[in-house]
Amino acid sequence: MTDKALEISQVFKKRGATPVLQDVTLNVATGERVALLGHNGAGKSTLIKSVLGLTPIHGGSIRVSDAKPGSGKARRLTSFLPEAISFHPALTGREQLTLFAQLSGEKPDIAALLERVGLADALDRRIGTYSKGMRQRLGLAQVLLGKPAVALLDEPTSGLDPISRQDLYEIIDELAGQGTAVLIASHALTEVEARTDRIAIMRKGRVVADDTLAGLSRRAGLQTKIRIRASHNADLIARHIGGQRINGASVEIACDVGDKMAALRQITSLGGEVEDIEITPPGLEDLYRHYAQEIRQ
Ligand SMILES: Nc1ncnc2c1ncn2[C@@H]1O[C@H](COP(=O)(O)OP(=O)(O)OP(=O)(O)O)[C@@H](O)[C@H]1O
Repeated sequence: MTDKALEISQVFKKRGATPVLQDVTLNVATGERVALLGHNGAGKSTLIKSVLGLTPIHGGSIRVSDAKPGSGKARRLTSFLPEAISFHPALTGREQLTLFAQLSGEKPDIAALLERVGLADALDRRIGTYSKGMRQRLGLAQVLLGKPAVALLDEPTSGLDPISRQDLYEIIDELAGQGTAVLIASHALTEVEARTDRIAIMRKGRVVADDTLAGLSRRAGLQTKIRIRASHNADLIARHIGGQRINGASVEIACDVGDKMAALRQITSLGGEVEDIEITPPGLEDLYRHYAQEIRQ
């Protein structure tokens, strides 16, 4: 046994003569939340479909808790939330989940499950009357139902309001907390930046980065921005520290991670001339731009 609930090793796949996945290696450990990022057409959905056993791969291997994708065991251990989830509109939420439970052989407390995803009031309403966010919550209830080893979520928050997004990530955290390995394909960078443990970035069918946010930052060597607000005279600060005047009262400098403390010492040596400082390390948007453009093929 391994604690890697999902193991993707050197996967190769082509469509016709065109490679769409090349040398893709990506592991997700038990209880880990990994974001899968990439431009349109980078191969995220193809990778997810390969893990689900819905499309064949032409090299490498994929294992879901040591089981082959598409096998009975892998199907039992995997849950999937597609981006545009649809259910039978004539069924109620309770009926739909009961049906899923029967199919999977589980006997969960359906009402408790629907309450957990915030659908207690809509339990006996037809799904045809649900909003997109409510359907997405029902989809998440279906993911929770099987206590999966691996959950694959494709753009889980697309079209959701900010509160629903937050609720959804709380449920994802709970899923991971109970030991599910969660892979989230997303374009919502600021969300996944705060809510995942590791970030994998795909570009043209390859994984071009796979690390924690801190690891990606270190390797990218992107600069930290320091904005200094002057008490009286921004020109004086610019003369001493260098950098760029950004408005009447502030100066901004950019420095490498290793030079940050020296820069801060220099700034504090100006004493009362400095009213405030604001430090902004590179965010996921900067890192994504860096890695998604770094390797040109
Ligand atoms: N059914 C298909 N037939 C032929 N080519 C396909 C098919 N599905 C995807 N592709 C191609 O495979 C490549 C990867 O597509 P994929 O849908 O996996 O990307 P993605 O990263 O999920 O993109 P998006 O963010 O737009 O959903 C693209 O070049 C796409 O054109």
